[in-house]
Parts: sequence; C-alpha cells; structure tokens
Amino acid sequence: MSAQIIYGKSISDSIRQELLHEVETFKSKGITPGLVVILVGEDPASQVYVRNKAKACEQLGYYSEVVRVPAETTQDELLELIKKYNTQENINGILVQLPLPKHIEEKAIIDAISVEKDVDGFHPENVGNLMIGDDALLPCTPSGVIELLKRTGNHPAGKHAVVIGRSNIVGKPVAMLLLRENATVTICHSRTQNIEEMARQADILVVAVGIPKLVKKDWVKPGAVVIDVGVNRLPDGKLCGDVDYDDVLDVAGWVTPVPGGVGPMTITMLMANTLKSAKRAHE
Ligand SMILES: NC(=O)C1=CN([C@@H]2O[C@H](COP(=O)(O)OP(=O)(O)OC[C@H]3O[C@@H](n4cnc5c(N)ncnc54)[C@H](OP(=O)(O)O)[C@@H]3O)[C@@H](O)[C@H]2O)C=CC1
Ligand SMILES: Nc1nc(=O)c2c([nH]1)NC[C@@H]1CN(c3ccc(C(=O)N[C@@H](CCC(=O)O)C(=O)O)cc3)C=[N+]21
Ligand SMILES: [Mg+2]
Repeated sequence: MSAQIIYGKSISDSIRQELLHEVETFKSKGITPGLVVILVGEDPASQVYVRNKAKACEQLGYYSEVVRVPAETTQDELLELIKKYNTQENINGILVQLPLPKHIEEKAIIDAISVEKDVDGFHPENVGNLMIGDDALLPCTPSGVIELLKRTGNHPAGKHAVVIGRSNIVGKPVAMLLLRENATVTICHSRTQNIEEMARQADILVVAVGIPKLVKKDWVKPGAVVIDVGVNRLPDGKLCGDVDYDDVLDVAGWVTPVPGGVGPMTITMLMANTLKSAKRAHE
C-alpha cells in the first residue's frame, strides 16, 4: 500500500480559480484588492516567498507592492512605513516578512499593523478572535492546512490530531483551528517525552518543526494523514520537509510533498485574506 499524495499545488490552483471569479465581480465595481509585502534585509529564502507572493498577486489581478529595505533599517523607520500603509486606501493587506533582524522587536511590528490589514493573522486581536472562534483574519499556513484536509475528504471532526511544533505562526494556531474543527488535539514540542509514541497516536499528524526529515515511518500510524509544513533548504540547494517523505510513503494513508504541499496553500490563503479584507473595507 502506498499513501495518497496531497497535491497542495493543484488544490491551491483550484482555490485561486475560485478566487479569480470573486475578484472579477469585485473589480467590476471598480475596486482592486491591494497587498504590500515588506522585506527587511536580503535573506535569500525570503526572496523566494516574496517572489511567489508577487506572482500570485499578478495572477489574480491584485495591486501589489514589494518594499525592500536594508537590514540596518531601524525599528522606528519600519514602524513609520507600517503607519503609512495602515492609512493608504489602495492597500488592504500588509505583510512584514519574518523573521526580522535581531535589533527589531517582532512584537512591536506586529502590534503596529492595523488589525483590518493584518492578512498574516498575527496581530493579538486576530489571534484572540481565533481563540474565541469569532470571524477573524486567520493565519495563512494553518488555514491552508485545514483546507487541504477538508478538500481531500479528511475532515478533522472526531479525529485525533497531533501537532508537532508550537510556534505562534504555525503550531499553536493550527492546533487551535483543528480544535475548532472538532478534532481532539495534542501539541508536541522540543520538551515532549516519547514523541514518536505520541505521533503514532495521530489520525492526523501535522509537523512544523524545521528539522529536515525528522519524522520517520515508525512515527506514523498506518493510514494516518501526514501534513508536512516544514520547508528546509538542504546543502545541495534542494527543498525538503520535516517528514522523511520516502520513508513514510508506505505507512501513511495520505501525505503532502515538499515542495508542492503546504507552501503554495500559504500563499493562496494570503490572497484569500487580502480579498476578504478588501471586501470588508468597502462594506
Ligand atoms: N509551508 C509554509 O508555508 C511554512 C513553512 N514553515 C516551515 O515550518 C517549519 C516550522 O516553522 P516555525 O513554526 O516558524 O518554526 P519555529 O522554529 O518557530 O518553531 C519550531 C517548533 O518546533 C519545536 N521543535 C524543535 N525541535 C523539536 C524536536 N526535536 N522535536 C519536537 N519539536 C521540536 C519547537 O519546540 P519549542 O517550542 O519547545 O522550542 C518549536 O515549537 C520550518 O521548516 C519553516 O520553514 C513556516 C511557515 C510557513
Ligand atoms: N510574515 C510572514 N508570513 C509568512 O507566511 C511567512 C513568513 N513571514 N516568513 C517565512 C514563512 C515561510 N513561508 C512560506 C510561504 C510559501 C512557501 C512556498 O511557496 N513554498 C513552495 C516552494 C517555494 C520555493 O521554491 O522555495 C512549496 O513548498 O512548494 C514556503 C514558505 C511563509 N512564511
Ligand atoms: Mg519562527
């Protein structure tokens, strides 16, 4: 038996097609969604994401700006830039690429982005609304994971979901969304004991750690759905996930590849959030 592959790229393409129809209706009223991506410094990995985001904007006919500022930019300068885009009417979404250089306090930057334009869903008010279950701008990678599950018929309700990783960007919010979808959720992290055994209890295993090929076949319950959020650049320049894809292939029921799994969904959910924000701005 071999796992079914969850082609995030093609699911992402069909969601973009759905979005395109909505965008066209919206644009016929003379309104264009706008996104700005702010990139501090020259991190080559970030450059790729930024390029993919700009490409998605072009594909959907959004207005898009990419602002590149040097790594030495001060926190105050960055705050000024955010303030400008908070009030700029043709911009509905502001994304500041993380991580930021060490001299800039991430929290201060995230707090400064207006809640309505926080298309990453990282602002404390959006995080709070996610916890409470109110309609919020949801973080892109976590909501992309939920879409992948639902669109492959792997509905989380009643399932045991194990999330490995507890970052504010991925692990914690994906756990919260799975809970919202009525899964029973376990969160594992670097201090978890017997992590393999924990993972093996999962009907749905979501891995967001940042260690190449950490998860092997003995971490996976036969038939489980394995969602690999990890994007790691190997020394040879290739991308790989946090899951040893080839190893788990004959144990898992479903598995996402890297690249072509969660990554494209993240960008698509960003586009969806930007449209949502644009619609709200014109209600
Ligand atoms: N596909 C996409 O769109 C995206 C992909 N990513 C990728 O996902 C991965 C995770 O990103 P992010 O959440 O930001 O990473 P962080 O480094 O912020 O968090 C990593 C988490 O993994 C935990 N961890 C570290 N080592 C182990 C271990 N040996 N066993 C169990 N848990 C461990 C940490 O635990 P502790 O809290 O105890 O330190 C932490 O909670 C990265 O590869 C990143 O590139 C990220 C965002 C979007
Ligand atoms: N404010 C902020 N928001 C983010 O959402 C954010 C961030 N900062 N910092 C970095 C992480 C990482 N991330 C990815 C997005 C897309 C792909 C992606 O498109 N991946 C493609 C391949 C891309 C490639 O070739 O490198 C794939 O997996 O198929 C990967 C990773 C968003 N992040
Ligand atoms: Mg991090």
